[in-house]
Amino acid sequence: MGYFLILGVENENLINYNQSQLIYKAFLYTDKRRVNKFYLRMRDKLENGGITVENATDFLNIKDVSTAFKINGQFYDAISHIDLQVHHDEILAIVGESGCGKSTLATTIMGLHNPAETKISGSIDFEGTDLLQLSDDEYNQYRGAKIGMIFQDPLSALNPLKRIEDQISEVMDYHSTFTSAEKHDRVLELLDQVGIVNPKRTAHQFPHELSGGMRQRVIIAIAIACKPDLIIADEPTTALDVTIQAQILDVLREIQKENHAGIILITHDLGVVAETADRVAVMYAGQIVEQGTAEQIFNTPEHPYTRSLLRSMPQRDNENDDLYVIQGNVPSLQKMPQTGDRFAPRIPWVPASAHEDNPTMHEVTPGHLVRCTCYRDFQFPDQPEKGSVTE
Ligand SMILES: Nc1ncnc2c1ncn2[C@@H]1O[C@H](COP(=O)(O)OP(=O)(O)OP(=O)(O)O)[C@@H](O)[C@H]1O
Repeated sequence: MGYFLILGVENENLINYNQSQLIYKAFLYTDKRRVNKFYLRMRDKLENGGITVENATDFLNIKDVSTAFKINGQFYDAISHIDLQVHHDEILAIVGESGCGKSTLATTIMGLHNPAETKISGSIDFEGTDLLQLSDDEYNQYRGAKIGMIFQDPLSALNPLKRIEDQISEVMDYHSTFTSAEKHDRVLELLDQVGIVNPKRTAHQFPHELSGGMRQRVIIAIAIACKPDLIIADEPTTALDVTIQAQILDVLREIQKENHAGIILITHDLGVVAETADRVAVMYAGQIVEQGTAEQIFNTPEHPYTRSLLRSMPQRDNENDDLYVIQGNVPSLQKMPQTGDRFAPRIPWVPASAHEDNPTMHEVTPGHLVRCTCYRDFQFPDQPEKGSVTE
């Protein structure tokens, strides 16, 4: 039995057809990866012919995932009941303050937790395979090959004693059967793709001889060496200055287009999100509290947490104003409320009756989901009208 039934197009030479002439045929594939590749081929052809189509498949489907860490002999949830989909060809940003669970979600997808110290439940369907059911050896076939990861600190992610070429080749040694000459060519091609000006010279250098921006480009080259379908970038620009940040974000966008990859971009920086993301999931205290397209999140934010984050962002046109400060802190795992709205203590002026006892997600417009009913009449005490100036 196949996983998926999608509408495909019988004749791939679509340029000669208009939408109404297309002959649709149901394709049943047993392999989700083939379905996705097929879909992308079709979509390119359709769009070249001026036709827009909806994305037919999610290739990463995170369902009801919770991850708990053992602290003093007891398990406490760092992320709770996460539901999230990632599509090919998109950058999904995950935002939230420090301690909200963004990295835990990333490392859960990557299978980087010690089972003795961590309890994970739910499912993470990646191209038809539940990652959470894989053994360590099976996971190793995915990491680096189908799933690439870009970490925050490029210096600690690189081996100081190895030349750049060897570090990029290493991942290919593990996942491919390239000859030495093929590997060398591919290293130069990758360094060029991530915007290194002199790939030959850089390939021969050691990490300490490169600038921070160049090192991060090398990390990206390693992450994409095997053309992964999914790239997880955890705070990839935090350690870099603003100009270099912009260049690295450009590289990520290029790669997403060229490789048809799906990228999960983890950041606490809403500026980075605004510049880069197609969709955004906002996390607070281990839960997703709002998700939608970047336009929905920036133009019509709904959850009080999202609105507070946006209000605390420096605005170019009112740089002299004091920034909004969100009261209180993200609760620690041991102090995480088990019922009620986890953000409620940080908006104490909102009456308890505005919150749900067990907040659920509400779809406010198609694809735009908000947790808890408290968003409906939410106002800042000093800004009685929702949607006013600084938001
Ligand atoms: N291995 C661990 N053992 C115990 N608690 C942990 C562990 N890893 C993370 N935590 C806790 O889980 C919560 C979520 O942490 P996480 O690092 O996922 O948040 P984050 O949003 O990525 O924050 P940051 O932006 O600072 O990295 C925090 O309270 C953190 O202290």
